[in-house]
Amino acid sequence: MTTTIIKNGTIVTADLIYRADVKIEDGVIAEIGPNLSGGEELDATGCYVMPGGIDPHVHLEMPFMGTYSTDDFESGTRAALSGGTTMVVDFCLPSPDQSLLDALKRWDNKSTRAHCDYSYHMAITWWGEQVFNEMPEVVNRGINTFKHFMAYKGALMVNDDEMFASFQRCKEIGAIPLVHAENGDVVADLQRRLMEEGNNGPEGHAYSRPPEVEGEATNRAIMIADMAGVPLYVVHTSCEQAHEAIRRARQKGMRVWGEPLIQHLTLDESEYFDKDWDHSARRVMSPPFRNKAHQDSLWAGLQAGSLSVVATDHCAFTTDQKRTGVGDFTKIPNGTGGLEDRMPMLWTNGVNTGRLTMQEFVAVTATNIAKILNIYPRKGAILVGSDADIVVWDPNKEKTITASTQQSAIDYNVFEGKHVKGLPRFTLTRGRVAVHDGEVRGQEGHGQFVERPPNNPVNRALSTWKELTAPRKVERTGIPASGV
Ligand SMILES: NC(=O)NCCC(=O)O
Ligand SMILES: [Zn+2]
Ligand SMILES: [Zn+2]
Repeated sequence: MTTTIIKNGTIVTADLIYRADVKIEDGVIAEIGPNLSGGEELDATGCYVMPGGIDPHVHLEMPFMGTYSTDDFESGTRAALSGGTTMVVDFCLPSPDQSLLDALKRWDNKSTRAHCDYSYHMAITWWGEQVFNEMPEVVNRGINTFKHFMAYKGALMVNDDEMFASFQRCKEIGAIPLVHAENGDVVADLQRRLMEEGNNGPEGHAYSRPPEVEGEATNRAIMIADMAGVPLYVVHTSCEQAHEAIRRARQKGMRVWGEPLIQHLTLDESEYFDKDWDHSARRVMSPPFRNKAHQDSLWAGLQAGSLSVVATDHCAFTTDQKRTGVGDFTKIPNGTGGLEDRMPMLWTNGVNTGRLTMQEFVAVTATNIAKILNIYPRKGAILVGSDADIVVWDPNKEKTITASTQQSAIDYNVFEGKHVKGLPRFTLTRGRVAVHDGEVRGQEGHGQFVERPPNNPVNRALSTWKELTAPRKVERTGIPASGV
């Protein structure tokens, strides 16, 4: 049995801050208390001992726009650990007409190299009887979330009737639908017009995806989910219009969660007006970066609780891959990196500025998503019996982010030159020390698939309420004769 003790630290969870040591036995937290001893010691003096981050939105080796995203499960999860993230959730993407279970086999082959634990969301990229029939088996295999792209017309996009059918199926099997909320028809038309006008640079990408495109789709998805009687998770909420739709719905008692990305919180649309084509193209992602007013809205949402989770949508393409879109912005592979930088950037721009408390930081980087994914308190907690996915966070450790020292396999970093204060001293993945005093000591294949059971408490509560308030036939006596 391997025993590790994290000594002299201050534990920070989503609801408590207190001083205690943490004893880990065989990858699980075995004891929490003062003056623990009897194992390899990690000195956490001056540090915060927090649940390792969970990034619920990554695309590792994603087949997309004629290429594959460059960070795979090896480099991607190594980057995650380096930045204090101990679990990632990727998206399994069936090709058109492909069986969901066949697609799952492909993803299982790719993920064998992971350094940290992982799971998948299943994407609904087409609709038919086979998909309908296979969805319960996907849930049996430990996947309780299904992703729907309302954008990428002609590729991943699904229409409203397909989405409504899939959402109803999710309700039946206790799963949660996710949406990429942008109006794909409007985007496609705006893209065509911009290209016709000769507006073919990376800034055209931002012009073709205004906030209204996202706000409309977010509201539509929320209403469709509510009519299907199922909770909804909206990925990469980037603007006030989408946030407003989520906020309004939550105030009305609808069950919806919003997920801003660290990129949208800290980088803005001026990146697309840089004179250097490469600089702008490297930052092309959907939805695009927005202006400061939208950023303020996202930060306020995290504070108010109307937005729940900070993710990255890590989908890293090299400069060469981005250059496929020279002369036609619609061909620039959409996606940016961020896995290694999410936690330090959020701490620096959130906790160090007073926009977030430390407990809120833990909530939005780990605990809230663990609850949504129905894996709490195995993940996202510092409790006896939880997996020892832990980050020992040194609030005084500083660095300037640069591609030259990053774990990611691409040749640039969208946060290049940003100074961060607050970094991992140690990162533990199920008890294994993967970052030691800042040095990354990965172990390929250590990561395991995390099964996520269906019917989380919110699904169950919503189903009860919908059943209680369902339309009911009025039983009448004395029905008058038909007038016909
Ligand atoms: N976000 C992005 O631009 N690329 C990854 C795929 C997606 O999440 O839409
Ligand atoms: Zn997306
Ligand atoms: Zn994504």
